[in-house]
Amino acid sequence: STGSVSASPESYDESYLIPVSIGGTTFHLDLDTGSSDLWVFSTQQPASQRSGHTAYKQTGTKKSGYTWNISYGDGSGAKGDVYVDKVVVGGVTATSQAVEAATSVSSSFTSDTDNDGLIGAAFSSINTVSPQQQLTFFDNVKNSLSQKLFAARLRYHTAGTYDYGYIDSSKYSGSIHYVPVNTANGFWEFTASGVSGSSIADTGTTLLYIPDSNVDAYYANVDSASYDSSQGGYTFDCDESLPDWTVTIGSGSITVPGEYINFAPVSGNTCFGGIQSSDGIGFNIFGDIFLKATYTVFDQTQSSPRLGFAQG
Ligand SMILES: O[C@H]1CN[C@@H](c2nc(-c3ccc(C(F)(F)F)cc3)no2)C1
Repeated sequence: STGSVSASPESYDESYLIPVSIGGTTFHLDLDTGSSDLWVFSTQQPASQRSGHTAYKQTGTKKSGYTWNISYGDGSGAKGDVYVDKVVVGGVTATSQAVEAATSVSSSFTSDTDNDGLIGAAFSSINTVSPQQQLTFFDNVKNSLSQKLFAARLRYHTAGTYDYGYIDSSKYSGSIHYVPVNTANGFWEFTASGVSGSSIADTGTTLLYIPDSNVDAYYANVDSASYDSSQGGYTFDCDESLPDWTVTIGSGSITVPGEYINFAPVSGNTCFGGIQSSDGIGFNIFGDIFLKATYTVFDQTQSSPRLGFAQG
């Protein structure tokens, strides 16, 4: 089988949401290649905590005694219990998917009323369900796909797609360049040339986080840029045109247009940069600012997983 689903950006491309059918109800979920839980708002939460969200009203079978509890890089989090239900994404069906229903979520999830939860697409080794870890949607369907892969084509300020089971050559230029993936930490982890340390491909992270030295070198070419500790990153005049940023990954290179690196206004005519420091995180994060310049293939067709990057 194959399938494709739209990925619609929230404002400023903060995150990209996909429609997912769970037990016949459609939820708008953040597909996150940096985590491995599929969780949704549910009627088990206080009404005030789920106002404005689509909430799961148990349609599947409860997995008695199973719980989950997840925290994200920004300090947000959620927890709850577990059901098994039918999940459909872009026409691809998992008949018995672990659906993690929230009993509580942090305030930033409550206030993001476009977002009804997450669908994780990292490796199942970091799924948080206890006492028995559960499989991601991709792990549940990959054997039914024409090819064991999915591909992300996120776009700047407009809807993109996630393709399942096939590569759409109309969505990129040039060729796809593949690099090996280290799965030891459960992420789509790879090495990029000229960027020290390990990097992860993370559709659930908004910005591009690279080492200080690379960040300082980039903004040295932006006259109005400075590090603003009150904003927690580099900011600049919203009217200043920004240089492109190019990186070599394996035998290919990807260029992020300067326009994409103006993330959003933070106050008046001051804008926050899409490239920020990864120092203190533990690895570099190639998030949406980078991914929206690419067609990225999350590939398990070979004996060991690999990532493919092409210019979008
Ligand atoms: O943990 C890493 C795994 N991938 C990154 C990720 N972060 C979120 C997230 C989504 C929505 C929210 C909220 F709505 F604002 F609460 C918060 C965090 N989703 O993936 C970071």
